[in-house]
Amino acid sequence: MVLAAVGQICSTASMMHNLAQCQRLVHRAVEAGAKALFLPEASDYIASSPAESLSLCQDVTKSLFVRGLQQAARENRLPINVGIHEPTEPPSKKIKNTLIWIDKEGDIVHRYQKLHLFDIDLRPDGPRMKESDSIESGSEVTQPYPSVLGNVGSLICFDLRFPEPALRLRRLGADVVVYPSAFTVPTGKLHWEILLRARAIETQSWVIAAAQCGRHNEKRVSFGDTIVIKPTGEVAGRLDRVEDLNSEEENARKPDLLTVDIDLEAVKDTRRTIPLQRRTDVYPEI
Ligand SMILES: O=C(O)CNC(=O)[C@H](CS)NC(=O)CCC(=O)C(=O)O
Repeated sequence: MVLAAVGQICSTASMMHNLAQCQRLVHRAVEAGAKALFLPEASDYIASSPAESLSLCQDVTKSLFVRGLQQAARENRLPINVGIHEPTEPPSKKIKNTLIWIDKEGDIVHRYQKLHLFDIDLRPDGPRMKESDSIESGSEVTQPYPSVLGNVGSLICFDLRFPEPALRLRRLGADVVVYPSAFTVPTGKLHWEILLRARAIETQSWVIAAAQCGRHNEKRVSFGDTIVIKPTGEVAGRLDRVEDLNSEEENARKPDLLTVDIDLEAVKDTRRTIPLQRRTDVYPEI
């Protein structure tokens, strides 16, 4: 059993504010005895326009947010999984939505670039968003990497709606699938828990979903409900939904931390008790 810490924050356009929230969570994770910390999508910043997002985006060697977290990881010997933005190579009008793994030495040793972009129109009851206006999508499912918690497979937020990459990660050896997110409130109510539990049940893996929660700016609010799901599909732990907060709390943007014991025996037991023998003679293997 290894204790994982999962952070819930409310990022704004101030990278220093966001770094301070994440540093507080690093210290709480260390105090709790956690061996890794998982932070949401876009922890570095959430901007109010594509132009602002582009203007805030920096290479990891220059980003004070990323460098601050690398230092926190090194000083506390705590690996950190965190969603950020990075420039394209060569730099362009678009940026990348990525997930990095900072090891306990403070080095970035893995990186995943979000595959599916969130282009939706929920008006009049919800937002319209066109992530593809400002984000370049990735082009590969990355190999799960070994960690203190087992093999970690990386996906981000809207990727959650697609079973294929999760199944692919399972076949590539994942024990844990992560979905750092910034879900909208209406789609969070409808789909968040159900999709996360479905992905855990289908892959018979742990699912760790660190979520943004609260009001980021005048245009955007995120759903919250950071969750960890067991390979059986049961909820192992969760944090507040934005609708559970009063508006003062929503605006106070207090970071919160969930800790859960990750047990790789649960992966083995689930896969042994309910073996999923695929009929790849009938449909293609993913
Ligand atoms: O904008 C940033 O900087 C960070 N990126 C996000 O917040 C992304 C794209 S707008 N959000 C989602 O994918 C929400 C998915 C969702 O809510 C659903 O699938 O229902």
